[in-house]
Amino acid sequence: MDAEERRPHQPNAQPFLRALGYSLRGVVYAFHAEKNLKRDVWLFTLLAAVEWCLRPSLAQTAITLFVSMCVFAAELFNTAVELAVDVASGWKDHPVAGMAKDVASGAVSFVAFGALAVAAWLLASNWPWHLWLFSRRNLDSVALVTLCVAAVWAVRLWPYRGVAEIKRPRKEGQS
Ligand SMILES: Nc1ncnc2c1ncn2[C@@H]1O[C@H](COP(=O)(O)OP(=O)(O)OP(=O)(O)O)[C@@H](O)[C@H]1O
Repeated sequence: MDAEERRPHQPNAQPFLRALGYSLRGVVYAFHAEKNLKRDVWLFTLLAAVEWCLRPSLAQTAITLFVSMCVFAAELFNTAVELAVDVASGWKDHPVAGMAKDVASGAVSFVAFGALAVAAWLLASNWPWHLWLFSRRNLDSVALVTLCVAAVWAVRLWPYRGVAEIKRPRKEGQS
C-alpha cells in the first residue's frame, strides 16, 4: 500500500483541516465498530437525561461532561492499541500481545471507575432530586449538555466509509 492509499482524503486541504479529517475518520470508525463505544453513547445519553432533569450548575455539568469525554478518549486509545497490536502480531496469539490488550483495557476500567465516582457525586450533591425538566433553571447547563449529546450522536450516526472493513480473521471453528 503506497502513501497516497494510506492518506486518502483531502490532499489539497489545509494541514489542520486534513488532520481533523483523519481524526474524524478514526473516531467514526471506532464508534461504528466498537461495541463498548456504542454502549458508552447510550450511557452518555442517560447521563444527559439525568442532567436535563436535575439541572446541576454549569460547573458541575462541565465536570461531568469532561469526565465523560475522558471515558470516550480512553475507549478510543484502547481501540487504537487493539488495532496496533493485531497488526503487529499478525492476528496471531502471543502472550505479550494479549498482555498489551489487557493493560489497555485496564486503563479504561480506571477511567470508568473515576466516572462512576463523579456520577455518584452529581447525584448525591443534588439531593433531594427535583424534576426541573420543563423549567428555565440553569439553561446554560442544558445548552452545554444538549450540544455534547448532539455531537456524540452525530459521530455515532455518521456513515462509516472505510477503505476496508477492519476485522480479525476468523479462526477455524469460529462462526
Ligand atoms: N493476539 C493475541 N494474543 C494473545 N491474547 C490475545 C490476543 N488478542 C487478544 N487476546 C486476549 O483476548 C482478550 C480480548 O481481546 P479482543 O481483541 O477480542 O478484544 P475485545 O474483546 O474486542 O476487547 P474490548 O471488549 O476491550 O474491545 C484480550 O484482552 C487478550 O487477553
